[in-house]
Amino acid sequence: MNLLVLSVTMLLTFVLLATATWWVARARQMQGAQLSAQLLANSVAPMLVFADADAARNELAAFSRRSDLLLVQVLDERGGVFVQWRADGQPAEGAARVPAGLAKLDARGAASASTLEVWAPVRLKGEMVGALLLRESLQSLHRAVLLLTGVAALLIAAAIGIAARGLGAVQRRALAPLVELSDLAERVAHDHDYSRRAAVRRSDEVGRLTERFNDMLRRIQISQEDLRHKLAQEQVAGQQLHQMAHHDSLTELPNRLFFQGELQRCLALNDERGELMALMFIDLDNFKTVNDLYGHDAGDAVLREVARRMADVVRADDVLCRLGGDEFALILPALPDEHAAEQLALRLVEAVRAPLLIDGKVMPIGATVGLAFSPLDARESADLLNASDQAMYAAKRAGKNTYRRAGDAATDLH
Ligand SMILES: Nc1nc2c(ncn2[C@@H]2O[C@H](COP(=O)(O)OP(=O)(O)OP(=O)(O)O)[C@@H](O)[C@H]2O)c(=O)[nH]1
Repeated sequence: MNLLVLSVTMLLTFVLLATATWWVARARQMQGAQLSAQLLANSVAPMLVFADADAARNELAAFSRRSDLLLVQVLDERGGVFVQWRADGQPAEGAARVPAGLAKLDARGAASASTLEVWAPVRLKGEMVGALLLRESLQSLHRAVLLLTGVAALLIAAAIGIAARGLGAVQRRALAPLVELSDLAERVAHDHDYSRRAAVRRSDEVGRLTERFNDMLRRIQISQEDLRHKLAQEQVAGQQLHQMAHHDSLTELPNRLFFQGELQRCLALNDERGELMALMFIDLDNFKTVNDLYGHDAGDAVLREVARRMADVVRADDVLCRLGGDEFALILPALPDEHAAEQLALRLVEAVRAPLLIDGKVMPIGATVGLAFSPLDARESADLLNASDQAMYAAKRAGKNTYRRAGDAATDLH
């Protein structure tokens, strides 16, 4: 942009300069021609009066050494050609018309595109005795002006070229740090790596801008790391909360809250796949007696051991939970048949019934299991839980340490 303005300015200056040069040079040539014409007119005046044509011709011949001269005519009082001189190759001419009012004037001239003409009165003792016409070519002047403007044009072109190179270098130098900053901003926006920094090479405004940019990156980096750290902490806290909310710390088993969600999830999946699943409601027998006879700590130890034994018996995909107190639940997804669940119920009862010693004393503990199937007994979680709970109570009534199926006849292990 700057270069364009500079070029246009220089071009305008050049045009103005060329025009002025041409105009001044032409005016000077006109002045010279007028002066020469008047001097020549004064010289030939006596020759004209005394009709000494030879002397006048000699005077003209001497004068004709002046360059650019095309024609000199000396006219007598009546306007006829007294003598004339023409440059070689110029066509012969008759007498030119003397301009009116010449007697009262000094030499005067007019210019066309390629020639200039000057009329001078020929006077002797103040009396006009004739007129002199002088015609000069402007070709030399044109050539000189052309040469001058050509040289000027070359100089201007060279100046523009040098300015362009200089400006380019200055712009490159001025813009380099900004281009570097822009590249860095793009890279940071692309890979979100806020640890990048721009090199500060200058102490001017651009250098300060680079420092501020680096400050900004530093601050974003710090807040990003802060945010990442807080997020990680929150994630850990969230996981801990989730674990606490869904976990029974005494037995290390999932708790009632987890059980509720898991039962619904398993039921939905089972429904979708059209498979058989079962829910066991397990309630320990005589647990209150353990607490009463051997204390709460012994009761806790019993709960932990019972949980461990049951976890050993169940399949890998089964979900064993502690619902609270001495109540447990076992979700059995994707069962091959009902018999497999009944076998597992028997194994659970057996596992809990096996002698359990705390501080060398056998705990009088057992387990009663209520078994309900989905979709046979219920499809909804609440209904299935209720069915297994009812079955468990039926088993309790039947004498404990056994299991019952929802709606089935009692199956007594004893
Ligand atoms: N040690 C201990 N005891 C608990 C805990 N939670 C509940 N209990 C006690 O467990 C007992 C459960 O009582 P019940 O199930 O009614 O008694 P039970 O002797 O098992 O009765 P049956 O089921 O009919 O055999 C109560 O005494 C509760 O106080 C616990 O976390 N630790």
